Amino acid sequence: MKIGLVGLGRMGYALALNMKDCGVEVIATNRSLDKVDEIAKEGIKGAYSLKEMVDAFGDERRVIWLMVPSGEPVDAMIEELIPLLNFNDIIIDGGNSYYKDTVARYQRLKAIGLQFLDVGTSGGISGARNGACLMAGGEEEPVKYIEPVLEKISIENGYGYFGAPGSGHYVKMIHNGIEYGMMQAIGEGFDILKASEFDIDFELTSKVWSNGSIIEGLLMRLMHEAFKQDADLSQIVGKVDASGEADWTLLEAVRLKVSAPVITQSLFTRYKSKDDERFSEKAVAALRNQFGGHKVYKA
Ligand SMILES: O=C(CO)[C@H](O)[C@H](O)COP(=O)(O)O
Repeated sequence: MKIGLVGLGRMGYALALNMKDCGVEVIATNRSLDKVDEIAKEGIKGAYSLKEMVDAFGDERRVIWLMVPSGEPVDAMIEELIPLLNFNDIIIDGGNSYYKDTVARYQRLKAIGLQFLDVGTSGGISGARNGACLMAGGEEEPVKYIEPVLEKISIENGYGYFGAPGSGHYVKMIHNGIEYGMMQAIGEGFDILKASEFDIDFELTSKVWSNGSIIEGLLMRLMHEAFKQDADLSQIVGKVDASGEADWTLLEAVRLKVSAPVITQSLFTRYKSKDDERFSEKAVAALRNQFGGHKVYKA
């Protein structure tokens, strides 16, 4: 099967190489064409425009896999693709799109005779390259059509079809919410170790915890890699971005009236990490000083 892959960022590039290794015929394109040159050197067919990519399918049903940032770039790409595609061709959104946007895109494309699938992709760059974790949603017929590719490029037991359009991105969104909470718990554990009277070696700790403990896993192994590179993370500033998935998870928790304190707190902790002024703490310190004369640290 041929796949037209649009978007050669870190994840898209790795996924293209994975597909090629799995015997999938990939035609790859990217907005900035130097990436197309680069991937062509890896033995993947590069296309210098969407039209060139689509034309490379000949009479075959087109399967176009988008690996572009969520939001406006997905819509822009879809609009450019629509005039180039034939009835029943398939567009896959492999990014972290909001599931409600996915459902709306599915409905719009269905109305004009195109298929739209959502395939949430996890496992980071290494997973995309060597065996991804894939969460698919969409109509059954097009999912079954592309399933041989999904099965090949995913790690063993790391692919699932979850049903209606949007469900793949929904499952990925909740996955990312969980990811926030798990990372926050790991961070807090090391924070307490750091504050303790013991002179704990974090690299050793994360190595030991990565081998046979209840909390072993990919995140702990990555934590170990980070401590190997920088024993006390002195090169890293403690500000953490949040690109949207946990915000949407919280919107769902509120909509469904489900209590999700860990994910909520981990998202707000990230927001707070960006706030140099820590104005709320200033306010709390000022209040304590006002009512109790408690000490205020002066800048
Ligand atoms: O999808 C992912 C992993 O599964 C990405 O790592 C995730 O998008 C990063 O999100 P954020 O910037 O919000 O931490």
